[in-house]
Amino acid sequence: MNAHRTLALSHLKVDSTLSEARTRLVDDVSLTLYRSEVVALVGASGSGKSMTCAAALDTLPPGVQKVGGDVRLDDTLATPAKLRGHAVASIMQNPRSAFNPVRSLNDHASESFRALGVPKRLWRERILEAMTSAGLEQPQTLLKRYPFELSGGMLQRMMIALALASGAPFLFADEPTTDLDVIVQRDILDLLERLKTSHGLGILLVTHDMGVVARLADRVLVMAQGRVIEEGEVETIFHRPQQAITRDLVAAHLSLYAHKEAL
Ligand SMILES: Nc1ncnc2c1ncn2[C@@H]1O[C@H](COP(=O)(O)OP(=O)(O)OP(=O)(O)O)[C@@H](O)[C@H]1O
Repeated sequence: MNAHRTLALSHLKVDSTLSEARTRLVDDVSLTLYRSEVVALVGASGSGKSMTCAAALDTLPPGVQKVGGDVRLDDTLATPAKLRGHAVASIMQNPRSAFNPVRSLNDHASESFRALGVPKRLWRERILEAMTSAGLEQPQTLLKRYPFELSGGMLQRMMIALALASGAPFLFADEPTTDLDVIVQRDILDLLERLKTSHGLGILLVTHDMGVVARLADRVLVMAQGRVIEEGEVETIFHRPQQAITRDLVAAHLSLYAHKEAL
């Protein structure tokens, strides 16, 4: 794993260029992610969470453009090509859509190692070790399987294994448990928490689920209309929210889970 300690997104700005009147989708967003911590980016649907991550990695969709800001690793300016896969791995909401159904898991691992320029002699040991760390049993057998033969939870673990195998010290996790049933959700959140400590991963967790935030996050940034409107330690966000939007997010969570301790 490479040795970077911090990932800093500074003053990111993203515009939609679809109409003549440009619309700002991400407006001056800055955040610093340290190793061995989970920062949650929360906010309503459309508040700009995913666009912030995509702007950092230069994976914005067509019709959307980064118009300002930069990303640094330990204070050194980093290009998106240096970040993607090498320093920052990504996992997404729907693991099934991230895999090609007609290619084996081994093919997927080989392809990602090839893209990262990892010497071939290291591939097998690296992926087997990463799969074991991601809680996948009998990895040798599993590597021969095709994505359609695996459950959503196993595919999410495989996506996490590919992230670990890349050696990237930071992970962008965009709604990583949304499509999974509650038992599998809990297992994946437990796994991410373990990896934060065992692998020193710095995790940027994109979610609108305050239950996931309460379970996993150390710090929280709340976004609305493309801006960060509040940030703080997770306890502060839950117990002393300052902004009305943050209070609403916490209140909605409490109304669903009022019978339990919120945090
Ligand atoms: N391809 C696109 N072209 C133009 N605008 C887009 C495109 N995709 C998303 N947007 C707009 O960008 C804004 C931010 O979207 P983004 O996906 O970052 O929100 P989000 O906070 O991640 O929401 P969600 O929780 O629903 O994923 C929204 O107003 C959305 O409508």
